[in-house]
Amino acid sequence: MALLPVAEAMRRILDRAGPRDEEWVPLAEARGRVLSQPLQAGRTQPPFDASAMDGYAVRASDIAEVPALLTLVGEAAAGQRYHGKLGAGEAVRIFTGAPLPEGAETIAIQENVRRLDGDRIEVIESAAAGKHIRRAGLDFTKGDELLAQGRVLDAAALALAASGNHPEVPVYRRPLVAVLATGDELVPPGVEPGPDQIVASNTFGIVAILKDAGADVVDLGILPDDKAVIVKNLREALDRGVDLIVTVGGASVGDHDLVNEALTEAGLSLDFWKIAMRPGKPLMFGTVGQTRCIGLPGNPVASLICSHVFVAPLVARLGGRTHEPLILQARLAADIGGNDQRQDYVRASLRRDGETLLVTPFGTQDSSMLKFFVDADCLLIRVPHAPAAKAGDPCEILVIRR
Ligand SMILES: Nc1nc2c(c(=O)[nH]1)N[C@H]1C(S)=C(S)[C@@H](COP(=O)(O)OP(=O)(O)OC[C@H]3O[C@@H](n4cnc5c(N)ncnc54)[C@H](O)[C@@H]3O)O[C@H]1N2
Ligand code: MOO
Repeated sequence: MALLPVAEAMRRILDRAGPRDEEWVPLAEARGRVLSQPLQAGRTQPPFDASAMDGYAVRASDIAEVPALLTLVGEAAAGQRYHGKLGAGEAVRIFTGAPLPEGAETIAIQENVRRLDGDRIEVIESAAAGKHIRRAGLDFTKGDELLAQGRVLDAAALALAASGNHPEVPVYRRPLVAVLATGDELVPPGVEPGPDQIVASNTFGIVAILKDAGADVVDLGILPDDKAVIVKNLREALDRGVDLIVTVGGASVGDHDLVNEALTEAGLSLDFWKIAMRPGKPLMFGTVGQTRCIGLPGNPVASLICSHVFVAPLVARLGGRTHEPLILQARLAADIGGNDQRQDYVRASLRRDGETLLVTPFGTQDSSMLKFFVDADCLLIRVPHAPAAKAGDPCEILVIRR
């Protein structure tokens, strides 16, 4: 039977995936969230003409010829303006951020001024009108769009939102994702496995990928290979209204691989099962109402690669992000054989040689081996039936580690 191509699987998984709800969150808790509406400036910044330097506010004509002797009449600091009006031959001591006194036209920076006795100063270098002055609204004016809908609130965006006087911001609700592992052989880390058991590892990596993509995660733990138990947990997740259920393991065709049947019994309609991908062939995808379900293969590396390739972009979309996987053009650092009908994601290391990215595929690609995977910077993408390629040939990579 022909397996579903990776691109078609991706298209179906991402079909109509978008954010569902918005909520208002305090700015202090908004890091990494995605704006659900454009944000307008609630004020003008700076709200007044302000000095950009420490020095003396003066009339430009008074210091056109230097040295110029002026009389100090007062002081303006950030937060405390000078209330008088500056007259001819007068100067106001001024500090960075202070409102420009009425009548002042330029700033003589303090490095260019000598303090004389009493209230006299001598300006030794002239400054044109407007020099060292930040005009009102230089940064933005009340009502300006500061941040676009869909903007991820990073450091700069958070600071700008604050400056625009927004104590709270409207953001998309984070997608809620339930994760469950299946397998009688699994025990959690810290528990001594029985003679035929192993320690479950996959969900720790998958949860990290989910959170990096912006999800809130409910970890339902390890379930036995018992269809009724799996169905019960799937139903509970559906009742919670989760946006996505990620199952791990039990996706293949063995007698103990029950996830497919369990999903159907829990009411999900299966969109596809098995794709032309290595690792990741037994990938499953289904939906019920607004909830999607991705059934990941149990082999540790397969589960993580499928999470990078499919789950992360889906979660990003559900959270209102435009997730663009980092796919780059590179060159092979070693020869590689021809490919079969499955699109291959080959674990590889990456190094830079001048302008060129050089990719070295690992010799071992068994999808159970996490220790090698830790060293993978990227996945070399080999399309189905790709011919053998030589060192130096161009290739395409998905970067998974920076
Ligand atoms: N006759 C066939 N057999 C298999 C096929 C196939 O097409 N025909 N596909 C193979 C491929 S490819 C994969 S990948 C695996 C995936 O199988 P399952 O999704 O059913 O995974 P399990 O059998 O549950 O587990 C596989 C392997 O991974 C270990 N595992 C499972 N969960 C975890 C976990 N949470 N943490 C750590 N390790 C886990 C499990 O113990 C097994 O060793 O099927 C092939 N078979
Ligand atoms: O998904 Mo499997 O990893 O090809 O072994």
